[in-house]
Amino acid sequence: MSDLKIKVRDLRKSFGPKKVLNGIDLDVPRGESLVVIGGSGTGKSVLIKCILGLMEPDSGSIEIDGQEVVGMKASEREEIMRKFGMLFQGSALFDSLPVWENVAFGLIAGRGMGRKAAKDVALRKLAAVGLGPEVGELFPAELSGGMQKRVSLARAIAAEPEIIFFDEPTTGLDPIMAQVINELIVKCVKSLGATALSITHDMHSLRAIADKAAMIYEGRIIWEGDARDIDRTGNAHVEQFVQGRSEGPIRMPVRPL
Ligand SMILES: Nc1ncnc2c1ncn2[C@@H]1O[C@H](COP(=O)(O)OP(=O)(O)OP(=O)(O)O)[C@@H](O)[C@H]1O
Repeated sequence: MSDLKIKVRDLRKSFGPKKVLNGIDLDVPRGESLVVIGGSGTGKSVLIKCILGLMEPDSGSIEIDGQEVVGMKASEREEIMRKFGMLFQGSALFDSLPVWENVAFGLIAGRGMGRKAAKDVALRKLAAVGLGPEVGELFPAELSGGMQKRVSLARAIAAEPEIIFFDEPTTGLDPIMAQVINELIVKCVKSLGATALSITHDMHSLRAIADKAAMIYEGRIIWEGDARDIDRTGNAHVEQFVQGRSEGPIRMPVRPL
């Protein structure tokens, strides 16, 4: 079997005249954690949506475990989707369901697991992210942002997925809670032996969770390599982004004051 869990080649997606993905090539090695960085509106979410099958690319190839998924029938796609867990930006919990049922939702609705068995799994996963069983009975509105992220992480790992997507996992958290979440992500991903693909603007998060990193700019991957080399890429675009400088080759599409 190939050592690539996800292999993307020449992926293209436009909206009208706007070319958002303009020939993306990306390799996510099995069991590793790849973090994609890039400015706002550079197509990170579109890339993830294409891999998840939530959006159809115009052309190009996406292989999961060596299987081409672009153009795949919905029924086959469903099988592939079972390999995925996802932590959404903003947690995306159902307000009307108690925490345990949020965590168990995919097990009950997606896999037909009985409620009691699913609740047992949910409580175990909540414990794995440091939340006691009493939290399982609360509703999302009763939780702080950091606790909501933990619940969201517990939900992402509930079905023990082979691949986990993290969309801006630390957005909106204070730096200490962000680091707690980063450490939990590493722990959960490693204990599952999962492959992880994340998108973030948060360089602390990248340093904490990434084995590999890639930067997307103008619809292409302009640099990829080991995350520990992120400060010495020799690429002016990456350097500007990593250091958060307003001056450099990356120009923000804003009108001058
Ligand atoms: N369904 C859509 N219809 C039209 N344009 C879209 C659609 N989805 C995304 N876009 C456009 O594609 C571009 C990339 O969007 P995307 O959400 O992938 O950016 P991003 O890199 O994830 O940004 P951010 O970091 O701000 O979340 C944006 O210009 C956006 O307006």
